Amino acid sequence: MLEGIGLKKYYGKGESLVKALDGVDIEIRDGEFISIIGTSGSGKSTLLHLLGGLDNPTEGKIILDGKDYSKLKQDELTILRRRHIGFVFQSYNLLKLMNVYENITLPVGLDGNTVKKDYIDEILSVLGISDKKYAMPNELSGGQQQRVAIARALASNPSIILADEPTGNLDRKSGKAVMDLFTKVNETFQKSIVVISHDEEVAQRAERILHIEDGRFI
Ligand SMILES: Nc1ncnc2c1ncn2[C@@H]1O[C@H](COP(=O)(O)OP(=O)(O)OP(=O)(O)O)[C@@H](O)[C@H]1O
Repeated sequence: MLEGIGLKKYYGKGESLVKALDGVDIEIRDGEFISIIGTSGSGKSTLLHLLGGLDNPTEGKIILDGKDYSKLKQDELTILRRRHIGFVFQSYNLLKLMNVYENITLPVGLDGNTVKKDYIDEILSVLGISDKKYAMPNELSGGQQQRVAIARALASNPSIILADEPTGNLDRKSGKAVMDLFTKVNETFQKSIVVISHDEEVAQRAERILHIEDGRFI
């Protein structure tokens, strides 16, 4: 469903040239749960940003459900991204002045779609935060805020979730709980999931583990 072919991403020139990605091929199948593991600076975030259409490759192409990103206009890519990809980042990026329900449903509303209340309630229940529906972000623990961020990523019913170090700011127990939820989301909603991590224990939770080093899979 999501494919990256011959991906390269170079920054700078001459002496300061950085080959953040240097020829990566990746194929993510429908409903697959993948982790990408590598040390700091190995190119993990760069790869995730390219796959999510947040940045352009220097070379290579990315195809989501048959659509080649490089053939799309900027607004078409924005719409594709909003409807088909859910992002989860290390920092939860919740809006402080909105409650949990508003945070989760805001992107759906921005896209001009009506919120499917039953689906949102199901997500909240699967993620174990039904009782926090009207809480404000500052009333939640880090782990709970990350669950809200996962719920928000699921709200538009995307086909794939891309998560960049989603457990990076959490203690071990909350990190494990968040990974349990990704497993549950993968099984319950049949979403493809890509989780980036530098932590072997986190990465082990996926069905398939890809190791990246110096911008290449090893
Ligand atoms: N905008 C940029 N300009 C120049 N170099 C960059 C830029 N973004 C990333 N890089 C470089 O590209 C390489 C890969 O960075 P990337 O952020 O993808 O690594 P990472 O594996 O996600 O690291 P971390 O685990 O520390 O987040 C690094 O050497 C980084 O310094």
